[in-house]
Amino acid sequence: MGKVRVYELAKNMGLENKDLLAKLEEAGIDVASHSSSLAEEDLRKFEDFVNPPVQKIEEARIKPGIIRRRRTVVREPVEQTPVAAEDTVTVAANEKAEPSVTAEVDTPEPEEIPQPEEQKVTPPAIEPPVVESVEEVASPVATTNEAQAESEPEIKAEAVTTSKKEVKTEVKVDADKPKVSEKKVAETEAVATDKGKKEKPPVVERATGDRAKILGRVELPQTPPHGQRKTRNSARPARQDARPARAGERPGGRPAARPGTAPTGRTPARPGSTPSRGNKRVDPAPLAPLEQPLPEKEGRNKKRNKGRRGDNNDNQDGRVSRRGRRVEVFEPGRAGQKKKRGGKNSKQAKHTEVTVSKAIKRIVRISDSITVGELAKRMGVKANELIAELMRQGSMVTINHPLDYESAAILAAEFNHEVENVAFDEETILEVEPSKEAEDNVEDLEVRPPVVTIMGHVDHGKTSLLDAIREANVTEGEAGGITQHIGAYDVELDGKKVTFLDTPGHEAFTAMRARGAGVTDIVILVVAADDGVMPQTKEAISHSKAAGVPMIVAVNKIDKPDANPEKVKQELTEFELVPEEWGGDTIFVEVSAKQQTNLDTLLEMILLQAEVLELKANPNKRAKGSIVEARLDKGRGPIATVLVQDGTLKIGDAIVAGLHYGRVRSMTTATGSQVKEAGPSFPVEVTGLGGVPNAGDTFHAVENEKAAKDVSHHRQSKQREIDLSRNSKVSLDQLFEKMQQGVVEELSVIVKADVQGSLEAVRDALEKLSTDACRLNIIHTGVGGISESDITLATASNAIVLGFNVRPETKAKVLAEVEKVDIRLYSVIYDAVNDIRDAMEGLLAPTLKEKELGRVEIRDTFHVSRVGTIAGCFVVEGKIIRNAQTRLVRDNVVVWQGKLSSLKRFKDDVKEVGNGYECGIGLEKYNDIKIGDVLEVFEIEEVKTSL
Ligand SMILES: Nc1nc2c(ncn2[C@@H]2O[C@H](COP(=O)(O)OP(=O)(O)OP(=O)(O)O)[C@@H](O)[C@H]2O)c(=O)[nH]1
Repeated sequence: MGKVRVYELAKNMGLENKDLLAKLEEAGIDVASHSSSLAEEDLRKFEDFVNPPVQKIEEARIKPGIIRRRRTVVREPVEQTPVAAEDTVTVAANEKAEPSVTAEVDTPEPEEIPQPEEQKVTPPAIEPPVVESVEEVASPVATTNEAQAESEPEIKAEAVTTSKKEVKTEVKVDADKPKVSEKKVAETEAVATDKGKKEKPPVVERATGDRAKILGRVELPQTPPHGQRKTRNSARPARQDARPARAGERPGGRPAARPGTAPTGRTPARPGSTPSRGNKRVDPAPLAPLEQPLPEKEGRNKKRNKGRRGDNNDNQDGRVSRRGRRVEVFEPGRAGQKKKRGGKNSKQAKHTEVTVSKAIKRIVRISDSITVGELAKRMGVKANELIAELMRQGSMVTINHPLDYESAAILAAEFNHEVENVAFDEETILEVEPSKEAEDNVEDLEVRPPVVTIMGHVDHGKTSLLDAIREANVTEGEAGGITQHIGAYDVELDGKKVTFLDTPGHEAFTAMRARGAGVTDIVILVVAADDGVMPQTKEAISHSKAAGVPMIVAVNKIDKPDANPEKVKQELTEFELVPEEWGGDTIFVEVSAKQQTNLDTLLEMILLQAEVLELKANPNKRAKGSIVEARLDKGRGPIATVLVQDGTLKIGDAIVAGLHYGRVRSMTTATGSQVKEAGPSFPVEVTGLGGVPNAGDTFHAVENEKAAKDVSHHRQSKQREIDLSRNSKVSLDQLFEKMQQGVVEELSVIVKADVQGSLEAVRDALEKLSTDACRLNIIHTGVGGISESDITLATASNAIVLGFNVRPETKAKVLAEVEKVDIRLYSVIYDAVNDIRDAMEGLLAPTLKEKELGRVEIRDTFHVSRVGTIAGCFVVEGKIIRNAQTRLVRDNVVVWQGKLSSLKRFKDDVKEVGNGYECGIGLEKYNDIKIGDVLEVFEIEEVKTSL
């Protein structure tokens, strides 16, 4: 509030300046002249001096251009009788009221000019008398203010509706009525004075200096009663009464004093006004009971008041709200809780409307899985309830925890809901579900040609044998005489067909198997009679066994003078491949690819084996099969060699192959001829796919292109998920955890060692570890470094690879990282056995992980007397560090491990040498260094095992 000058006050009071100066002097207020300012204190003092209530009313003033709130200046509470709640219009103080309510009138309205006037209202300690009617009272409260005031629940007493410039309201005070706010009393007094009626409320205590603030005297405009208004007011109760009073506001729109509180002299925000300049908004309080109609104007603050009205309407007393023109009875004890309770109850009211949704609405459709939060939302229950239920069932989950279909169904059932899985049903579209498979009648099935894969060691004659069988010389056309890609060919013998897959080795076979394509029916194991069983022969055996495919052994090159088929047979018995003539069940055929000896016998044996296998398929349905190989042709687009395994593929068929789909545009056989159909076990080259699938992917002909597209898109999205969480391979770290989950019941192991003796020892030790909980299955052992083929086998068989004094080839290492194959390298068998035992018991110790620092190739060696052998080296990867651990590897086998004795660049000793530089290296106490050896530089890190 600003200061008021004497002349302003005099003007407002209708006094001459000199008269006012005299009065001021009389009141003990020292002022120099009429232009002197009166401080708040002075005004208050002067007010006390002047005092009459009527004068107080007049003290409210209106400045031109400024809209002021009308506030009662009554400062003393009137002695009142307690509230009679029923049938009276009661104005009560806010229970939460502060000790002293001082309303500041100068709170600016958003749209209006700020009002500097400030009035102080002393709270009544007791209830004011009832205001029954209102006489004309000039009120500074503008309509807008009233509307605003209405919005404030703190206000209990009625404010007066006025125009911006002048306000007239009739107030009648009925002394018989026990209650009325002191404001109203003050108003009444004022009105009485103005109108000369001198009708006073029963008791009105004067405001005191410390309980009310007089901001200045206002000469109330002596506007004659407005006819209309008067008429209206006389016709019905005054608006002051009509509107529920707000807490902290007295009748006439002034803030009500708060009960039981002492004045503080502080000037809090005026209830009903926007807080400004640090004024605090008074807490909402219940509405005072009124039996009056609502004020007609709700004006400009409508928007802002919206929410609060809502609160008021939630009146829990069952009394009529302002809006509803219902009586509200203030109950002090409930004042502070009213709003809150109203809100709560309103919620409760919603809850009580228990409606049982239709059965159709109680079905939650999910796609394979759903999060707890989403399920709760769809069922219309709180997520907490679901979480609580899950906890009760023993699962500690969060709101984002995904639930699979079964879990969601069980949970939903608890809440009287059903869950329907509407996941994309690929199997239905592809018609591959077992029930449909079973639909094939026996009479529909026809014998199909066997699909044969030839495997064996390098140069043992695989391609030559196939060529000889096909009577075509593919070998000559191949670069360097080595098979470059997988091809599929079919040959005929006595009207019976055999389909051959020409693979460059078992890697492709296993790679296809790893993708789920169990294409091969029979494996021809080619072993050169002059060479015997070689490492890749063993690998081929392991791969075939892992796939469960029967083998026919073709002992090749028997035309060679040093051929020794018996030796081959003997060697193969070690791998449980025992010839029939020796009491076994393996078919052995001695052949010569070069001289085409015994090829028919081999084919006969293949057909015989096929008969035993009873290979049949139904050609009269949509085709499905596998991709043997695929490539992108610049002119023809993606080309895939497909092997039909069931049904018949036709030109124009919509197909989905792996992640891609398309329509069959053309089909070409191995001999280059175009065909319109391809039946079971028939390999053809297909064009028309939208992308290049992977070898080993399955393909399906579907009803139409849209279905193919849907499946393709679905697979692509799934593939993305898989790529994101590619961690499904078993590892020793997770073994125990997976055993606990029942995911792993068998640990497949591939063992590679530097010498045969180690392999035997490892095999024996590991077999002893086999338990009921986890069976150890050694699927392959071999001497030498860990090859790519070992990794593909591990991938297909979900195995781990153990290496003893051997290293993985670079390609194998990369592949293992991609395929997440766990490779464990040891130099002591005991350590490996311990690790596996600990892993099975869930006690795996921290893993000592090797961090590779660099690789160095040894390109020359020098002998230096009294020093030993010095290696002339080239750093091909990373760097070599003088003090790092070093391993000397020869043909992927570790031959030495230790530290460097010297590291030099030219003649200088250096600490490290980086990639692409030459250096001289001496190994500590080791001289057997050879050109072509590799030095691996590494350090050991301890990685905590996570179970
Ligand atoms: N004497 C003799 N030589 C053969 C016979 N079969 C193959 N060879 C020769 O052995 C060499 C290797 O034959 P391939 O058919 O290329 O052997 P592969 O196993 O297919 O070799 P990769 O494609 O490198 O895996 C060739 O020089 C053939 O001529 C045979 O029955 N007798």
